[in-house]
Amino acid sequence: MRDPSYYGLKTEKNHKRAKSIPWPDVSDDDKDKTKGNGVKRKNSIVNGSSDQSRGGQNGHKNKKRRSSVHNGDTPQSKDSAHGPSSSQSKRPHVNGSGPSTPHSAKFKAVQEQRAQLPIAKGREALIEEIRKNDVTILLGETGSGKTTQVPQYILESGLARNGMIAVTQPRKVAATSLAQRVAVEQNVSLGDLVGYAVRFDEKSSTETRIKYLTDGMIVRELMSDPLLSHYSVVIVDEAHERTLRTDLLIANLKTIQAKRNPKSDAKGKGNADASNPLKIVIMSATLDAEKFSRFYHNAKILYVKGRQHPVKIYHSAESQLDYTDAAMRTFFQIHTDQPPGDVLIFLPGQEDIESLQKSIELYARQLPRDKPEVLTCTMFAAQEHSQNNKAFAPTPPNTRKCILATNIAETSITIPGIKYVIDTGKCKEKQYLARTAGGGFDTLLTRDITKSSAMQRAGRAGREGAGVCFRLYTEDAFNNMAVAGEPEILRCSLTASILNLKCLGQNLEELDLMDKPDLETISSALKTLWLLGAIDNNQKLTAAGRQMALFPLEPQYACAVVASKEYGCTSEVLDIVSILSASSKLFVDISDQRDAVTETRRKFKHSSGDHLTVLNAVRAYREIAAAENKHARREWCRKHFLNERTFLEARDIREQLVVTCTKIGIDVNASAKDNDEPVIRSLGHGLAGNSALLQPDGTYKQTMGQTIVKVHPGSTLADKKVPAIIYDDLMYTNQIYARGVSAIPKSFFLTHALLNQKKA
Ligand SMILES: Nc1ncnc2c1ncn2[C@@H]1O[C@H](COP(=O)(O)OP(=O)(O)OP(=O)(O)O)[C@@H](O)[C@H]1O
Repeated sequence: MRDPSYYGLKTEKNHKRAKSIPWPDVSDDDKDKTKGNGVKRKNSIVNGSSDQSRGGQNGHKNKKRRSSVHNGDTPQSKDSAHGPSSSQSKRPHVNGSGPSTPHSAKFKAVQEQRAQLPIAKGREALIEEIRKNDVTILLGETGSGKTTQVPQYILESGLARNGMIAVTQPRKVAATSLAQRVAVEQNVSLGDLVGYAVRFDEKSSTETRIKYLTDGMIVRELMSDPLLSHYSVVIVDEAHERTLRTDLLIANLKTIQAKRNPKSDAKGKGNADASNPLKIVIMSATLDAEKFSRFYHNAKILYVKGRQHPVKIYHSAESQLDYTDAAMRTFFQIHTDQPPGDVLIFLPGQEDIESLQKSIELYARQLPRDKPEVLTCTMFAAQEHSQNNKAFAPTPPNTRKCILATNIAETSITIPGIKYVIDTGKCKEKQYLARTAGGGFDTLLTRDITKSSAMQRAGRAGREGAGVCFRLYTEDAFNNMAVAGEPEILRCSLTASILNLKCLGQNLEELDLMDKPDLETISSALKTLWLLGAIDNNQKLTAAGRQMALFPLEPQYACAVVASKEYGCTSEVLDIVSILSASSKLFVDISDQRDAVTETRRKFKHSSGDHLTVLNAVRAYREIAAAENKHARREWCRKHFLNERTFLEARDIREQLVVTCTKIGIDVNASAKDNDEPVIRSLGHGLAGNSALLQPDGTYKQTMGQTIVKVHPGSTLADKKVPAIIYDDLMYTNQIYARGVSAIPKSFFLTHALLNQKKA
């Protein structure tokens, strides 16, 4: 490679230093213990916390709890005698992506790879600790094998005799790709022994013993199974991310365990007498382990040292003002000078991703013919699942893949082929603007990442071989980063969570949480729920609120569906809500064809605003879909700047909503035909908190706050003034913009208030 300083990048002084990310390391006497036992420290499992390892203030106190656990080189099969071996429940399945023959080269290679993971040598010791303790905190470097191996070790050890093993993930893409990988390792078809569950998508069966699921899904499962009795072991992975749902899960697991393991002592020692005891494993690469340990009655902390492959890290010599430009230069630097290997670029959001993708594709076309092709892929939350999954497809020959991703690719996942990571050091984070804006809303803000994120991002290289990470920020900037981010529970709207908790008979204020949200955020969520008619004047859940919680939707949209029963327009409301709940936008914006886009969109435009414009597009697509073949349908969508994937995803979502509606007696075929007002009124019940009234000066002021909002220029109502509006959300840039806007009769607010009084 050419001297990196040529591109403004500084090489770390030496390899050792390049790896000197501040991992919690073993303390001196732990090192001695491991040495004394002739065990390579790199691969040992040693219990100790980060504080101990750094000789922190708690070092002395912690030493008391330390009992070193060494890696054993015992054959992996030994444990399987304890319980139902995975092979018992393995059925041979033959399909394209299913298992290979047990003695195939592919299967052998996968098993060899498993055996070489750092965690493999500590398997026996790890299982023994999990057997002894009700709660185990497991810290391990990225790539040590925690997420894929620990569930399999537990399964094969028989520790999960009475139920399934849940492995929770903050993100959909991680849950599904991990399940796929572990199914390959177990040589089973996905959905049998190994399955997954994410919102609007599940692959599991009565055979499933290891289930990867998002933290949101398991929190929903609490509603039908408050003791999570289907699970023997719950593994909370990437706990350091402290998502709102992970925090709610962690709190609930504590109370569930107290009920299911009644005689378990305060130190969390296992209770062999309980009929269906629960084991909890909290895992992360970068975790404030002591905090989790304290929360779970000083639970044991174990540490897996070592990663399979080294990652060399470069920091830029000076800070990069334009991170997308710096990312592009670095990408072509790699492409020109470096050996084969795919590249993963971390960017804050969709806009940066799309603009950089265009630039990279443009420049790649100008490269000399003898250079490998460049293939770009994108990964971001608002993009449809199957599109995100394209990043996992094998790279064609003589091609370098460049994946542009947000932090959805940051943790847990292994993207085959990735050797290089470019980290811009930026991310988008949800922030609840409770005080700033008066009304209170979630918004996404671009900010610097934390050290944990930087380490996770670097960890995406070096999964299959040695990797390289280029940080587009200085080493000083890295050193000054916060260690971890603020828990989501302290910075997000709590409306959906409080509703779900109410269904469990819980009040957020009374929950034993690791960090408590402030009262202002709680009261804002309660106010919204009251407005939706989900709780009464005494903050008790109403019958309508219970129904709303059954839908895997934002409470606002769930409320609109429930309200549509009264107005006899459920069919239309389901059409709209399904589109709004899909992961990608329906209307595609192509900046260099703006005039054509505006012109074409006019065909669907509805005078009342964006919601009925969506409905018009759905109706038009349905007609085309009924009359034309797949190809013609796709072409029609392309011509009309509509995202067909959104239609297809919305169709699946709608099917699920239909099931819930039917369960609670809502007629899904009830239609208002061409009368639009009932549809708007139904939506109005959900979005009453997201409403604003026209002021004499032509601006709109929130009905529930003091904030002045502008109609987003992309809205069909951008150039029209109406007395009152409802909107899907607010976007905060230099102004506060309302998006997804519809006109609503002012008189509606009176009806809404009266209806709410009736419910209360
Ligand atoms: N889908 C996959 N394809 C190929 N190899 C994989 C895949 N998933 C995992 N691996 C291999 O297994 C190793 C361990 O992955 P695993 O996710 O268990 O690590 P981890 O310790 O949980 O790391 P992280 O915290 O980064 O998720 C990877 O480094 C990679 O070598």
